[in-house]
Amino acid sequence: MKIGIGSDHAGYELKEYIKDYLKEEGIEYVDYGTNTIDSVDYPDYAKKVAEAVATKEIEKAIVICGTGIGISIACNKVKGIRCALCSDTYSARMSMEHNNANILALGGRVIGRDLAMEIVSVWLKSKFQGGKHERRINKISDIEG
Ligand SMILES: O=C(CO)[C@H](O)[C@H](O)[C@H](O)COP(=O)(O)O
Repeated sequence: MKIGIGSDHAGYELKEYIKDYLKEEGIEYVDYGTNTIDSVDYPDYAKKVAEAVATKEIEKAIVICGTGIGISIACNKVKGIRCALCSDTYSARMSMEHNNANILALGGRVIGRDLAMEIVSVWLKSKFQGGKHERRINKISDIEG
């Protein structure tokens, strides 16, 4: 599994922390930036990461901004992307089991490191259940046109 990771300045520190976890777990990742705490615009990083998922350069991704809201809204503008902003482990599991979310968004200024790591771990381990959920996500695709 190869995953992508990206953030703005407000998510940079959590991004680096999550990278350490991915390394420990032996999960291959591609870092789409940003690479400092200098102020940047989250849509630029959302676009890079979401397009990499949409074109299958990577299988899934994690994006982080201050709240996770801006970067998730931006990711969801890219066709084929189902980006879920999660602040708890139940939502993280459901976002994969029911929604087959291909991007997880986190708020670096909202949740602490330990909770973030639990959310990432649960999300990566969860599996899409298919069945009626497949029908529903196909209807999301229909809305995209
Ligand atoms: O888009 C956001 C709000 O939904 C993100 O939290 C951004 O990281 C935030 O707006 C950045 O704010 P800053 O004042 O430029 O640090």
